[in-house]
Order: sequence, then C-alpha cells, then structure tokens
Amino acid sequence: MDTESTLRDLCKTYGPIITFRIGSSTSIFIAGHAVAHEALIQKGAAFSHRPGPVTPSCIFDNSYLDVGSSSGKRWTLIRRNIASVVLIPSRYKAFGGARRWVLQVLNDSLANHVKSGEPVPMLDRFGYAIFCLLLYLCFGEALDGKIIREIMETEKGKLARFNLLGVFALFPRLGKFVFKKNWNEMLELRQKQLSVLLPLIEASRERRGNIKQDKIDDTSFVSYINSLFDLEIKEEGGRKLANREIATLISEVLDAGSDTTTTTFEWIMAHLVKNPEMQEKVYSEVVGVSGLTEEIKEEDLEKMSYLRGVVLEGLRLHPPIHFLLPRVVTEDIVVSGYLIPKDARVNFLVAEFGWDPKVWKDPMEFKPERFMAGDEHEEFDLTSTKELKMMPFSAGRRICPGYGLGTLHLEYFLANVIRDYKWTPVEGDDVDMTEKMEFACVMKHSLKVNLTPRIK
Ligand code: HEM
Repeated sequence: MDTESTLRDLCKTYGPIITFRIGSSTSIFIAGHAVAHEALIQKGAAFSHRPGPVTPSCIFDNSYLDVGSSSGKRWTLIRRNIASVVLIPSRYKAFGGARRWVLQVLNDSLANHVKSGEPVPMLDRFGYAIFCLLLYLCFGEALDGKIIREIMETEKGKLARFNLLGVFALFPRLGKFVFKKNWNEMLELRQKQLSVLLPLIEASRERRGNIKQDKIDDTSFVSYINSLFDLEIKEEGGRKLANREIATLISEVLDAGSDTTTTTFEWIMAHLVKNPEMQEKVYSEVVGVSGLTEEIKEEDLEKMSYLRGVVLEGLRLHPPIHFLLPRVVTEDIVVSGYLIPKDARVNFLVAEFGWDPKVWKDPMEFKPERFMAGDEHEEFDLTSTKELKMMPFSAGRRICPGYGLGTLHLEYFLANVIRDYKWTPVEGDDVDMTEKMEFACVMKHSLKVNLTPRIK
C-alpha cells in the first residue's frame, strides 16, 4: 500500500486531520473540506512559508532564488510576476496566435501518424505541443524544433528525479554523498539546461535592448522573459535578475505547466476513448458552436458547457498533483477547532477532496454532466473561494497561477482534436486506467489510440 492511500485510510478512521510527530518536527495532513477551506482561504496568510527548495532548479544556484522562502519575499515577487503574465485572462488570451501555431504542429504530427497507420502515443504528441506553447509564452516567439526537444529532454530528466530534490535540499552534504551518482546526473542536466537556455536568454536580452517596458495593460502580449528582465530585487539594492536566475524561473514554468496539462489531457482522452458516446457529445457540441471547419475561438469555448464538464471531471477524478508544495505555519493557529502548532509542515490530500462520496455522488465515475445546468455543481468555482469541493489547482493565496491558462489549453486542444478525428482504442487494448505516481499522477500504461479523420 502506498503512502497516500495509507494517509487516506488514516483520515477516514481518525478524522480530517492527521498529525505525525518525529522528535521536535510535526507534519500534518489535511483531508477535510471544511478544514482545508478554512486553512487555505481564511487563514492562508499563516501558511505562507515553504521549507526546502521552491523549485527543482533552486538547489543548484546559491542565489536569491535559492532561499527556501524564509522571508517569503522571493516567493511574493516571483509569484506576483508570473501571475501578471499568465493569470489575467485578457492577457493570456492574447497568445491566440501561439495556440494556433501549436495546433498546426500537433495536427501535422497527428496527420503523419494517420498516414503511417500506427497507433498514436498521445502523451508524447500532446506533451511536445504543450512544451512548444509554454516556450512561446516564455520567450514570445516560436523556437526551433531541435531546441525545443533539447529543453524538453533536460526538464523531463530533472522531473524524473524530483523525489530526490527534497533530500538534496534538506541534507545537502549527506544527500550528495549518499546519492552521489544521482547528484552528478543532476549537475549534468543543469549544465545541459543552461547550455541551451542561456544563449536564448542572452539573445532575447539583446533584442529587448533599451526598449522600455512593454505597455502593460490588460490586453497586451507580455512574454514571461520580458517581465523577468524588468524585475528588480529591492532587498539587494534594486538589482536585476541574472541570466542563470532567469533560466531557473523559466524552467519552473515549464515544469509546472507541462506534465500537469499533458497528463490531464491524456486521462480525459482515455475516458473519451472508453466512452464513445461522450466523445460524440463533445463533437456535436463543438460542431454546433464553431462549425465543421472554422477556427475554434476562445469565446466559442465559453459556450461549450459539456466540454467544460469533461475538463472539470478530468481534473476532479485525475488531479495530476496529489500533494501541494509543502507549507510551514508561521504561528500557532486553530483551524476548524484543531490546533496547528507553529513550524508544523502542512500538506493536503488533493485527490481525496475530489473523491469524497459526501460531496460527490458516485465519485469514482466519470460524469461530465455533474457540472452542467440543473446539477448541484453547475456553478462550480475552481478557485474554491466560497466552498472547497476539489482542488486540482490548490486554493487560496498559492493557487496555481496557471489555472485559467491550463483549463483554456485543455478545452482548446480537446475541442480541436475531437472535431478533427474520431478516437478509438487500439484493437485488443482495454485502455488501462491504472495510475502511476511520477512528478504528476500519470497513466501507468500510456494511452495509444487510432485516429480516423472526421472529414476525408
Ligand atoms: C492542468 C494544468 C495544471 C494543474 C492541474 C496545475 C496544478 C498546480 C498545483 C496543484 C500547484 C501547487 C499549488 C500549491 O502548492 O498550492 C501548482 C503550482 C504552480 N503552477 Fe500549476 N497547474 C497546471 C498548469 C499550470 C500552467 C499552464 C502554468 C504556467 C504556465 C502553471 C504554473 C504554476 C506555477 C508557476 C506554480 C508554482 C506557484 C507558486 O510558487 O506559488 N501551472 N500548479
């Protein structure tokens, strides 16, 4: 039995909050909706510090970014900045040109598969497309395919060793001694990462030259890198970020936005392949709103309530992240009657919230209708401000800054690929829904499907 299901069972037996004490350190896991809502939304300010590295790359550089947020300042600055680029809908919608380009990249690769008659490995195809898109968001331009592959390879290599990062951060000397081979592999990956990213950053910096800050209003297109060039670190005399630090931050967005979106997409496609009638419903809705061949616009997606239900249901049943980035409380606080002592590490059983039978009827079934008109979850609020029912993007001050962008990407690509192709299982393949925990919770056996173009 794995740690997560053990924790789930303990919560079922002993209540919504489980405390472990080892020596002087306290770890707390929260599974109750009301407790989590109060902790993250009402008392979120007390949960503001994070121990250990904030991102995988932080353990490499002894820089401003390295700080495990002991003052919270690093996080606040970086967090506000990323939010200013990806959280404002009118601003991320301005990346429409990039989405169209990536859709073309995806379509070309799917068309090649159809020609070859081979089943399509979904994770790989869609994963590459999302990477292209995130790199566009970071650099403000379409990068060369070879460079994209190189960056993707190093980021994947780092994420594959994600579990060891905590060890290196908490026990730097011992960790590097005991896991010497892994540490050397990580250093090699960091070198590779820098060798690709630094020249790109340098070229962007040169291009930007003396141009003053982009006119930032709600609708302007702001690439992430330009927002980083403009950041000033007040605590260090107003200095600007160094190129290595910028590489780290770009890598953070790539890691946070790629596997999460790709994995959710794969799970959703798996359900739609298993349930062809649901796939046909999505198809009819998309064609009804956008027509058979016209471009699917962002405003069209807002009219597709079944598609939205499919995406929310995918996020509920298969949240890619099962534990949040760890928190430490800054003062003794009482949450829903439970005392959480200062310095306790707190985490949340993310998946458990979406699977709770007290909140969700038939929680383990994939039912997009539960989010549609007439259902009690019709007005579902992904940010959990009023009530917490599930939290695939977390909740409160630290909610994923990419939640709007992530759902838009899922809706946009699903609408397009389902309108263009009928997706069917490979003969003899049952579509295995077994989970496997990596950086994200992925399908143990990656989805392979056959595609038939809808319009010949
Ligand atoms: C389906 C897609 C996605 C899911 C399910 C998801 C989920 C999450 C979760 C659970 C967290 C942890 C929050 C916490 O600890 O409270 C997180 C953090 C983060 N996500 Fe996402 N995410 C997605 C897509 C994206 C995208 C597209 C981007 C950016 C382009 C992004 C950027 C980030 C960043 C930068 C953080 C760290 C925030 C911080 O340090 O406070 N995510 N995400």
